[in-house]
Amino acid sequence: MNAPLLQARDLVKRFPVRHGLTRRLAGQVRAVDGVSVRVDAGETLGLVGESGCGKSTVARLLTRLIEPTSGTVSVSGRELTTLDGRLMRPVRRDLQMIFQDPYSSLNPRHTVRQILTAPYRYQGLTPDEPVEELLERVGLRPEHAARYPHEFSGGQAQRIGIARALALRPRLVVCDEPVSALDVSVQAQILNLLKDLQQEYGLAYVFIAHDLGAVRQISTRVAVMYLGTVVETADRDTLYGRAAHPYTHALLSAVPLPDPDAERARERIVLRGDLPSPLAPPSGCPFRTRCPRAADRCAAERPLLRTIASGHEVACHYPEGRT
Ligand SMILES: Nc1ncnc2c1ncn2[C@@H]1O[C@H](COP(=O)(O)OP(=O)(O)OP(=O)(O)O)[C@@H](O)[C@H]1O
Repeated sequence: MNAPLLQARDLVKRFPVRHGLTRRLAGQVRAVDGVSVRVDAGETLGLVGESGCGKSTVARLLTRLIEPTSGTVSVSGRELTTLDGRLMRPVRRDLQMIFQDPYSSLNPRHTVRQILTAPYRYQGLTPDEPVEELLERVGLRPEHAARYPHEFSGGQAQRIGIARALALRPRLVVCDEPVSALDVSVQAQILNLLKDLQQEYGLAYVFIAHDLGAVRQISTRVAVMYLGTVVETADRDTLYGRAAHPYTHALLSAVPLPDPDAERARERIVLRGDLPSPLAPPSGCPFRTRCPRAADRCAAERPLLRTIASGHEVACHYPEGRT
């Protein structure tokens, strides 16, 4: 079998937390606490979880914007930590990122032309496609090349972010909540654009979102994160039809249903309490303090991700539908 396009194993990222004038080390935030994910060529892995669970940190680790505390990332079977700067360059071309806030991720003093040619300059390459063509591919007009980011709406600015990510013809684009900051009407347009570009270029995506609604339309597989760990992963239909982790059930119960009667009749699972601090996560299962099914074992023993059906993994001692 071919190596997956991207494979992350046991990624851990801790950030030191310092206090006071002396910058005394007060502890460590376990932002990512042992995440393993695989992405195959041409597919979309949805990565979902509430704010603060470590999604953006995973995105930055996968694209090597930050270094992991431990763990590995391989692209087409080549482990990135073993590559020196020269060999990293072509890998960087293959891995690009789209950010949540299109304005803050675009240099306000640069024209769109400068923004879209910057990736080539970093790589020491000359553009192989005119900026005007790249703009047309993302639904903008050639004359937009001379304008500055503030002259665009949020949706248009995100199209520029997408064009920049595509300029070097990557194989994988990590999209970190690319539609969360946009109006609902614009969100669907951007999702459709991402889907069209995926077809056209044979791209793979890691698509990050905080709810399961947006991810459903675009993902082939979904991984659900909670407090720095992946608690469930399955292909899309299995996840939406036969979720096994109580946290996934809670997230699913918050996705609005298109049928108003079904929407009124369905039961919403309201999780008690807040997300625990990643400075001091609970013992055992990280979800147990909010879990309706928690038992003594859950405080004593951390459940590891295990396969319960082909392609369906869950980290829970008492998964739904199996007790
Ligand atoms: N540079 C940093 N220094 C210290 N703590 C950090 C740093 N970056 C992230 N964290 C902490 O790590 C945890 C995970 O953050 P992260 O941004 O990855 O979560 P997220 O799921 O993407 O949240 P959001 O959806 O709000 O962006 C949070 O508790 C956050 O405060």
